[in-house]
Amino acid sequence: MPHTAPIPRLEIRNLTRSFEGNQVVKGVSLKVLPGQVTCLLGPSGCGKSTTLRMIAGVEMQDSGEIYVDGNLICDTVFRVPPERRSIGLMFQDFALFPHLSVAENVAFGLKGDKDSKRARVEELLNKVAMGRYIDSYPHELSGGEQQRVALARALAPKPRIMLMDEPFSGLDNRLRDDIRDETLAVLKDEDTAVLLVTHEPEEAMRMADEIALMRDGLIVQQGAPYNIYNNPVDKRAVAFFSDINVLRGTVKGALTETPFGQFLAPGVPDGAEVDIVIRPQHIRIDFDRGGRGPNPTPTDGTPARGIVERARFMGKESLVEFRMDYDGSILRANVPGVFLPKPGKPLWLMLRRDRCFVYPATV
Ligand SMILES: Nc1ncnc2c1ncn2[C@@H]1O[C@H](COP(=O)(O)OP(=O)(O)OP(=O)(O)O)[C@@H](O)[C@H]1O
Repeated sequence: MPHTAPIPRLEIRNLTRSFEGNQVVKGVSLKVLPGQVTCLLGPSGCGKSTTLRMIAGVEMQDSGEIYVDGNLICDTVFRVPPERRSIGLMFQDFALFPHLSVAENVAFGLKGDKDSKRARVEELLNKVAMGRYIDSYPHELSGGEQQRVALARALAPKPRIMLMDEPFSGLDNRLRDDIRDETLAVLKDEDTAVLLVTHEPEEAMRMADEIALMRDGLIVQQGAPYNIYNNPVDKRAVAFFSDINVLRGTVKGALTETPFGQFLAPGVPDGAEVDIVIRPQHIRIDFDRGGRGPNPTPTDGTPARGIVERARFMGKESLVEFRMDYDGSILRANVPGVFLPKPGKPLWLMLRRDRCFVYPATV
């Protein structure tokens, strides 16, 4: 039997869009599979919302195509209107109608007879744990409750796809985590494919089956959160998810020498510079033994000495800054729990070699 890939619930091919001669979406292609949550993740202004608005049909692309379940819904000559795309929308500022009750808000986009509409409204309000507010009005609800009703309203017509643009950013932290998790459960239960726009890596890691990392109008990397985090495409992709330390080295014979030992730089020509990038949580710390450090190991390489500049307790972890003996530069290490060495104390640092990334040097 030949293996056939599932038809994507949503597919966009080479979407572009310019505003006043400035191209903000530069050829974005993406697939969202049935039952999946895909996050379009990137810094402010990289073109995420514009991409979402083109899929919703409220913005027209300059070129490229959009497909739902394999059927073309929009290219530059053909265009299904937004209300017939089977796409639900949930935006941060997508307010409920203030003069309508919760039930009327959720029923707003529904077709059919009164009884079937009421049944669907009740089903959804129960799913989002808002059943007992069915006759309330939006101003009687908290922000989180309003968000739940907005989700029920967006899901009422059973959209094939849900587009969400920073839908949780108006909520405070603790509430946001709960609402995110509940929302995800309801969306999975309704079998709605989701494309969620966010600039927050934690939100994407928490919500996504698949992350599409966007930058300057292009998707630079796409994959499962684990892969994006552990095999970032470049230095900026590492830095988008966490603080980073960078060591620069020059390549000779596909190797670069650093104070922490040699690193492989396959395919990089002699004389070229590379950046060795490591996250603060992947630095190991060891004690000074009368001016000497621990022995080198294959997993952690060679130790290098640094002097504690400052140490701060951050809650789950401690952040320690070192001024390195070898060139006076600063390296930052995260240590789980409480570790607050005094400024001026010499300690030895090692880099977990399996967690170091080597990239051609960039500014
Ligand atoms: N209607 C418009 N007219 C002119 N410029 C626009 C328009 N819509 C968006 N832009 C510009 O396009 C660029 C991308 O905007 P977009 O909202 O898509 O980015 P984003 O990644 O969603 O950022 P944010 O998270 O800040 O909304 C920005 O520079 C923005 O100013």
